[in-house]
This record gives sequence, C-alpha cells and structure tokens, in this order.
Amino acid sequence: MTSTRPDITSEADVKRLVDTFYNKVNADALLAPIFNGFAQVDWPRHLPAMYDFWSSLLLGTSRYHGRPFPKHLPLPIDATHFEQWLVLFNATVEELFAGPRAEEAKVRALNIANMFEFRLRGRGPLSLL
Ligand code: HEM
Repeated sequence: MTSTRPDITSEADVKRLVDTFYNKVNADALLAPIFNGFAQVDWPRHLPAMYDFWSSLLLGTSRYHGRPFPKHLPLPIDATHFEQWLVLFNATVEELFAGPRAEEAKVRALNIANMFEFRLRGRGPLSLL
C-alpha cells in the first residue's frame, strides 16, 4: 500500500492522535471499565492533559507539568492492560501517521508503559518511597 499518511507535526495532529486513541479505549472491553468504571475519568479534563503530554514529548513544547505515574498507582491494572493499551496506541499511530515522529510516539509509549508496569509490580507501602 502506498502511504500518503503525514507525520505528526502540529498540535492538530497531536489532538487527532489523542482523540482517536481514546475513542478506541472507550470502545475496548478490557480498558473502558478501568477508565469509566473504576477511575470515573472526567474526559473534558483528561483529554487536554493528554494533548499537553504528547505535545511536550513529540513537539517539544514543554506544556505538560504533571506527574503521571502516581495517577496509575491505585488502578487495578497489570501487564495485560498495558499490552492492550499499546496495541490500541500503535494501531492509532499507524492508521493516521507515518514518519520519524510517528515512530518516536510508539517508542516513547512502549518505554513509558514498560516503566509504569515495572513500578506497579512493586506496588505496596514501599513503592511510594
Ligand atoms: C493500562 C494502561 C493505562 C491505564 C488504564 C491508564 C489510565 C489512566 C487514568 C485512569 C488516568 C487518570 C485520569 C484522571 O486524572 O482522571 C491516567 C492519567 C494519565 N495517563 Fe494513563 N493509563 C494507562 C497507561 C498510560 C501510559 C502507557 C501512558 C504514557 C505513555 C499514560 C499517560 C498518562 C498521563 C500523562 C496521564 C495524565 C496525568 C495528569 O493528569 O497529569 N497512561 N491514566
């Protein structure tokens, strides 16, 4: 297939990536209950935080100033959830974009997911130290 997909180069691209990804998450039998059931995510607040996060990582805008890991600490998630998260994220990137930043998005997501999963495995009173 000839690829006419663009790379990720603008805020509009970041927004499209994030919106499309979370639409998939919301339709996913494994992940939707975590976001909407357990965590009761406030989407109009969460999505802009995710635009900032990915804009910082991929466009170098330094707009995100939060600490993502602690938000994941209470969630009932394990490696299976992270694998599914990555399947949906990679599918979204590949459906919409192609190029060095698209590749970088997938590598960054994989590294962060691995790091979160590793830290969550040690979840317990000492994991906050
Ligand atoms: C099983 C996988 C995951 C689940 C179920 C999950 C779920 C959540 C939930 C429920 C929140 C809190 C939303 C809120 O504040 O109401 C959150 C926040 C966040 N997540 Fe995840 N997440 C997952 C993986 C990831 C990965 C792999 C990344 C990074 C690549 C990521 C990045 C973030 C960021 C940046 C925030 C926002 C923190 C803030 O508000 O400052 N998450 N996630």
